[in-house]
Amino acid sequence: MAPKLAGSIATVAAACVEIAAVLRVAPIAGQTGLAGATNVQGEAQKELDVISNDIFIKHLRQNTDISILVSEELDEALHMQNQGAYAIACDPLDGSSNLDVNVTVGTIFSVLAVDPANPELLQAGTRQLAAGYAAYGPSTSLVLSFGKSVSVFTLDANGVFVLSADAVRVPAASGEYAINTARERFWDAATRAYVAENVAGETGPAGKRYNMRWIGSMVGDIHRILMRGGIFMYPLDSETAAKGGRLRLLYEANPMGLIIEAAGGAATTGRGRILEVPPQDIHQRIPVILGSADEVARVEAHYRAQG
Ligand SMILES: O=P(O)(O)OC[C@H]1O[C@](O)(COP(=O)(O)O)[C@@H](O)[C@@H]1O
Ligand SMILES: [Mg+2]
Ligand SMILES: [Mg+2]
Repeated sequence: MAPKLAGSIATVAAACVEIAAVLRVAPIAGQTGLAGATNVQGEAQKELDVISNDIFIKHLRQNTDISILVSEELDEALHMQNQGAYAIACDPLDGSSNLDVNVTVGTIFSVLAVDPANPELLQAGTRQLAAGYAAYGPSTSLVLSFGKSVSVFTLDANGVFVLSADAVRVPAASGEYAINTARERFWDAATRAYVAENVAGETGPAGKRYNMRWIGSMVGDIHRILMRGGIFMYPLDSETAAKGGRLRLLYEANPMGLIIEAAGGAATTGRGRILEVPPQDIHQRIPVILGSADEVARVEAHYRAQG
C-alpha cells in the first residue's frame, strides 16, 4: 500500500479514536442532545454530530495528503488548500438517534484519489481506494478494506487499533434480515414479496425460518451482517422516492458496498450494483440492499420479476 494512503487512513483512525473517547463520556458531559441546527439534508443535527465532524476536520487538517473532506454535516466539500492526492467522504456519526439510549453508533468513511488542481468528487464507488467504518459498541471496532479483503481492528486500552479478524467473509446464506418494517405501507412490490417470504419462514418458498433485526444505525446492522451474515435493506419506497432514497451514496452506500463486496457479499439498489452508480451530487441518496449474496440475489430476482 502507498505510504501516503496508509498515513491518510491512520489519520482517519486517529479521528475515530478521539470520537470514541468523546462518546464514552458524552452523557456525563451532557452532550447527547440536539445541536439546534439542521444539516443540508434537512435533518436535525445532534451536538455529537457536530462535535464528531469537528474532530474529523481537526485531524484531516494535520495531514497534507488529504485535500478535501465531504461530510454529511457540511453543505459543501471542504477544501483544505493543500496539494493532497486524497479526498475523504464521511458520515462522522452514523445512527445518532441511538446516542440517547447507548446503542452502537459509528463513523463511515471512503477514500478517493483526486487531482487537487481539478478535483473530481463524483466518482463511482468502484473507484474508491479504500473504505471503512468505526463501530462504537461494547468495543470499538475499525473495519477496513482496500477492495480485496476486509480486516477488523479492535481498540485496546492504550488507544491502539489491534488486528482482531482478517479476511472476513460474509456467509452466502443467512436467516436474518434487517429492514424498518414500520415503513411497510410505503414499500414497493419487490420488497413486500421478499419480506413476506421471510415472514412465512419454513412454510413459505424460502423454506427456512428467519429472524428480523433492526438497530437503527447502519454501522451496527452492517457490522452484524459482516460478521455473521444477513441482509440490510433501505429500499426506495413511496415516501423516500422523491429524494432518491434514504441513505447517502458517497459516504454510506459506497463504503459499505465496497466492504461487503470485498467480504464476498453483494450490494445493490435492487436494480443494479451500487458501486457502479455515477453520483450526481455529493449528498445524493440511493436505495441500499446489501449483505449475504444469496439473500441479495433473491431480492434482485423480485425486482426483475416486476420488470
Ligand atoms: O430511522 P430509520 O428509518 O430507522 O433509519 C435508520 C437509518 O438512518 C440512519 O440513522 C442514517 O444515518 P445518520 O444517523 O448518519 O443520519 C442509518 O444509520 C440507519 O440505518
Ligand atoms: Mg448515517
Ligand atoms: Mg450521520
